Amino acid sequence: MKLQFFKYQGTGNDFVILDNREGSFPKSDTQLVAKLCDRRFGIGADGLILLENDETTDFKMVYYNADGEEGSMCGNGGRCLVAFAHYLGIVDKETTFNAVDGLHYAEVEGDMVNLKMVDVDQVHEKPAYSFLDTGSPHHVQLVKDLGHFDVQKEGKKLRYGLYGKTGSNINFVEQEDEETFQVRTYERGVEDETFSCGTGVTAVALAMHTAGKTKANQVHIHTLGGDLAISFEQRAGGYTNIFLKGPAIQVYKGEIEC
Ligand SMILES: N[C@H](CCC[C@H](N)C(=O)O)C(=O)O
Repeated sequence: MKLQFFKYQGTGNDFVILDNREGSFPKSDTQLVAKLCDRRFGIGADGLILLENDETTDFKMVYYNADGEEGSMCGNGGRCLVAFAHYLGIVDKETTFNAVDGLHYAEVEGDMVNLKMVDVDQVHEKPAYSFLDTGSPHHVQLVKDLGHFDVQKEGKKLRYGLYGKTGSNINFVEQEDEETFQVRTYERGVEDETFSCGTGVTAVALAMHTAGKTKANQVHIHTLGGDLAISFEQRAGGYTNIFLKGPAIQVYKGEIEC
């Protein structure tokens, strides 16, 4: 079988994207997805995304982690898929699409995609960390000297130790100023540090706001792969109108025999 694929990246979080509007991709072939995402034996990516037809919106997003299992929401992947839909001519400057966590609205402006995330109803605050769901589960923890922090080792420990089999994505944070933070993320399903995580930095912005570390309603985040901006409104117990904005870039397209 020959597969036409596209490679995208959003602040260094990279994805194989396939146009599956005709429905020919073998969706339950976990090994195939894992192989396509493998950096030595395949194309190489943090995840794989299918663009599919949807009955009520412009398109449907189906997201798999690099391990081949279907994941929860992926913010950077969602932004890349919007850029892909724009490239295909399915959407113009604005779109609404369906993903695993529900409806998403997004705007395209050149290389930038501004993606509306699901509302967050609860931020669980513990003395040493916060936990919240921004479409995917996220642990958010402030650390010192993030540049030298062992994200892989500490992330793995928490991902399995604190959250068991289901696990969580683990974000380590250092504050730069009133509205700017640096973030490094250990991603569940990749089981490694990635260069950026969209739902992760969204979780960081909201957790830092809840903890009183920032009063800003727009927070800037530096990741290993680039900069993202998160804007939001607070409402009783949670947050609404949450937007994640940053670049979403097509890297190349190709064909693979599999
Ligand atoms: N990289 C993604 C998160 C993927 C979530 C996935 N690792 C899971 O928990 O299933 C993002 O930009 O939001």
